[in-house]
Amino acid sequence: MGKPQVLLLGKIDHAHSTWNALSEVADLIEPKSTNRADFIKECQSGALDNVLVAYRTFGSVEITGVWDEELISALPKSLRFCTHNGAGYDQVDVHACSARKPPIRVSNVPTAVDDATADTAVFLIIGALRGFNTSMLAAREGKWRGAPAPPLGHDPEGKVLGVLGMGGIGRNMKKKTDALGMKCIYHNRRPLSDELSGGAKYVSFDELLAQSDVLSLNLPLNKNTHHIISTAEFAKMKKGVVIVNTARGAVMDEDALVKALESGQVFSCGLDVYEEEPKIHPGLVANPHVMLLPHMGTWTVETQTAMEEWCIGNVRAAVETGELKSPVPEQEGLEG
Ligand SMILES: NC(=O)c1ccc[n+]([C@@H]2O[C@H](COP(=O)([O-])OP(=O)(O)OC[C@H]3O[C@@H](n4cnc5c(N)ncnc54)[C@H](O)[C@@H]3O)[C@@H](O)[C@H]2O)c1
Repeated sequence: MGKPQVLLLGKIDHAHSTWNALSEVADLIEPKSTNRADFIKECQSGALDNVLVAYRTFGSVEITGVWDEELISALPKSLRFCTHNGAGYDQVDVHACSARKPPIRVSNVPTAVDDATADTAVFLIIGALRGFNTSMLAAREGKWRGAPAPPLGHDPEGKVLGVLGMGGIGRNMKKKTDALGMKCIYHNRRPLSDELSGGAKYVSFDELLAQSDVLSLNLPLNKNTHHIISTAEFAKMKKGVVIVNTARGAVMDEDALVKALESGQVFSCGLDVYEEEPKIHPGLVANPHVMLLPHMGTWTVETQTAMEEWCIGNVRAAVETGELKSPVPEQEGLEG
């Protein structure tokens, strides 16, 4: 029997030698298609019938579209593993991957993303609290701080940071904001051990909304978390709260956020992610006080390299052992 095939969906930008070394154990191939309709036809033609593992990037959605039921049912039966190069895997319908016969096992890249994404969140927390965006814009226009000067901002010291989703990134951010003198509380589906929580206090969802001076969203996007923050939740928050989102745009209702900013219920926000990327809600773009980054969370040489290395590690483990190194939690105990 020949070597199994590994299909590259997207690009390797950094870890070239680790990727090339996979050719010892697998044939590395790429699709001919450049759009979803052609990719589905390519799958149906039998051209990819020996593929065991697909390595996919966030950007490969341009080639295949999202991994929904339609795509998953068109994929070759030989395909048993999807190694996703990212922490968030909302582009992949894991339920449909599990339900397919035989199932497709999915892995993501946790941990390697933590520092860079938490750094981004800390930047957004400080920028939104201090209102730095207005004066940064004015300085570039030759208007110094602007006229009138922007309102005074707020110090992070002593403020309550509420983390919704205390996973790898949330916990990393907690450590970093300790140094700023913030007090961390969090809500998760379950409380963490004392060691993992690092002294952050577990509170209910409603307590988190009511007590946070800065609310940071750090939970995955899925059908349970879509618009978990919307009009009713903003109404339960302290007046003048700051919202930071480095998770996924659609965990928050952007229309409701814009209204809460306009009413002053929300003082400011710092966002890295949006509901309809690359589109940004016009109500946010028009607001000079808010901090907006175009999904830059892991945009560093070190982190992008580490993510590729990790994801390739999943490919190698799948080929050599039939197991993934970091399977997604939804597939724990999956048979078949
Ligand atoms: N901006 C970026 O570039 C960037 C980079 C990396 C990750 N992300 C996003 O950040 C998210 C978090 O990443 P992570 O590595 O910390 O993930 P993680 O899996 O380590 O942590 C997520 C946490 O959210 C909790 N959670 C899940 N559903 C919840 C719910 N309904 N209520 C409360 N808590 C819930 C989980 O229990 C877990 O503790 C990812 O899913 C991804 O979408 C964005």
